[in-house]
Amino acid sequence: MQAARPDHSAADHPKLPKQKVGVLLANLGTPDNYDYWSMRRYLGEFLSDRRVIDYSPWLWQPLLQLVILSKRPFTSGAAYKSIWNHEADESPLMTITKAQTAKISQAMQARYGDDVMVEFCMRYGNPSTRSKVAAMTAAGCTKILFFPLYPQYAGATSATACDAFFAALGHEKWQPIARVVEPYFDRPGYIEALAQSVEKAYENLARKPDILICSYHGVPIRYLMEGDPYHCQCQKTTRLLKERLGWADTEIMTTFQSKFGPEDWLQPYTVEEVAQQAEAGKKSIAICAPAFSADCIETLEEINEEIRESFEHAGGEQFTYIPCLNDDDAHIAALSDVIAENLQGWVS
Ligand SMILES: C=CC1=C(C)c2cc3[nH]c(cc4nc(cc5[nH]c(cc1n2)c(C)c5CCC(=O)O)C(CCC(=O)O)=C4C)c(C)c3C=C
Ligand SMILES: [Fe+2]
Ligand SMILES: [Fe+2]
Repeated sequence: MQAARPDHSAADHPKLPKQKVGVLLANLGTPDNYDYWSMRRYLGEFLSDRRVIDYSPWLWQPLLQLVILSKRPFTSGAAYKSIWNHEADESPLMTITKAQTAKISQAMQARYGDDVMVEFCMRYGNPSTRSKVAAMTAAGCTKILFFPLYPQYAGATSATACDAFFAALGHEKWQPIARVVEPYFDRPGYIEALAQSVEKAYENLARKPDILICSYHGVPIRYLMEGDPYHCQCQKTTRLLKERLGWADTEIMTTFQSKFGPEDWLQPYTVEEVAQQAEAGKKSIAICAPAFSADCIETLEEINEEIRESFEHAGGEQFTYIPCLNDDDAHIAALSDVIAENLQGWVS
């Protein structure tokens, strides 16, 4: 007698969810907590990324594991503690990224109904890029639009986020078709949102600042010399903002912050420049941080505490920190437009 042939088209066929398009927002990552081990895990993963620190691992890893990770988790942990969202028990970057995701998800629901799902992932820490790609694939996403939430491209941010995304795709049996959103620093909607945030902050000030400092996260100068376009995209962001505001060259400038390690980084350094401005008589300044799509340790602690202190110590009188675009409506609208443009041909 012949054995019954398995019929894969019927009862024993795996159940497949309805096919969808996924939008995966990606940010840098943040520690789960500010205690020593949480900080060490996060910084260890971050600073072992060769897109971030490109020294030979033979030299770098002993220095990182034995020296840097024995001290920095304490100092960084204290800085995170000072800005922590105790109510939600998470860092501000996490809270804001969740709020952005919820609002973008609503905007996509309004445009496309249930055909599009929106999630976020982090390059370091949780939720990992791999876990989110796996979850979206399991939920039926056969196409994924990956969106690194950095207006300007840098190898140390956008590229490493994409590396993690492509590696995650490599684990999927039914690999989703992928698209990646390009840097959006020159998009009119982003520049408009930035300009509106400056105008709104200025409206509330009794005294107009003498200068607006656009402070970008730095990278080593060597990375620029080796071909990373980040510096040029930062300079162009400031120029486009200046043109939109209709300001003179003397009313706005570009600086770089967050220097790490012994090499020279992009200059001028924000922390030094604000002191020089105060000494030169510019006693009222405003600072915005156009490289960050969400407020984080680098803006809330470094700019609004350390850099403010440098300015005031040098005789500065009025220091105005203009928050990142976060989940502002104009920002969400700009990001949603970029997403919609990149979804063309996938959904309608
Ligand atoms: C906005 C773009 C960013 C670039 C470019 C970037 C390059 C870069 N960063 C480091 C080292 C550190 N960065 C740290 C924090 C941090 N960096 C960014 C963004 C960029 N980094 C963000 C959004 C954050 C904040 C994350 C948060 O949880 O709030 C830190 C950790 C902070 C600390 O412990 O002091 C380090 C270290 C390098 C070396 C680099 C380029 C080579
Ligand atoms: Fe950084
Ligand atoms: Fe440049």
